[in-house]
Amino acid sequence: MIYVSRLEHFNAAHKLHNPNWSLAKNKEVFGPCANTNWHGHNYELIVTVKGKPDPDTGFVIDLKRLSTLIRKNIIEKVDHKNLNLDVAFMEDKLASTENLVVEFWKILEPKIAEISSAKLHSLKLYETPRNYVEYFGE
Ligand SMILES: Nc1nc2c(c(=O)[nH]1)N=C([C@H](O)[C@H](O)COP(=O)(O)OP(=O)(O)OP(=O)(O)O)CN2
Repeated sequence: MIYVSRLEHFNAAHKLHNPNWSLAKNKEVFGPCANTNWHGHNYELIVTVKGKPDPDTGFVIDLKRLSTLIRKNIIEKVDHKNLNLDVAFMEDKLASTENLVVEFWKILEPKIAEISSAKLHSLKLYETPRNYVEYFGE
C-alpha cells in the first residue's frame, strides 16, 4: 500500500462562537479567537490517499486530478471566505479546525471514489503553522 499526498492552501476568516453562550463566556473560553469582528488564517490542507500503483501509469492517483478535485470541491468554497457566514456546509457549526476537517472528509471521500480506486486515508489541516488537526474518517 502506498500513501500519496497533495497539499492545498486557502485563506479564510472566522470566529469561534457558541451561540448558546454569552459574549463574556465565549471570550472566556475562546479568547482572541472569539473576536467579534473575525480574524483570519492561512490554512494548509494535506489530503492523503492510499492504494496500489497502476501498472500502466505508476500512479496511485494522478495528483493533478486530485488537486483539481480538491480545489473545485473544497478550496473554491472556502478560499477568501468567512467560514461562519459564507460556507453552506459550515452553517450552524462551530468553525473549529476539527469541524472543518470532518466536513471536508464528507465531501472529498465520495468524490475521490468517483475518479479513482485509491481511497481517502487522512486529512491534515493546519490552522496555523503550530496548530493542526488530523482526521482518518473514524
Ligand atoms: N482544538 C482547537 N483549538 C483551537 C482552535 C481549533 O480550531 N481547534 N482554534 C483556535 C483559534 O482559531 C486561534 O486563532 C488559534 O490561534 P493561536 O492559538 O493564537 O495559534 P498560534 O499557533 O498562532 O499561537 P501561538 O501562541 O503563536 O503559538 C484556538 N484553539
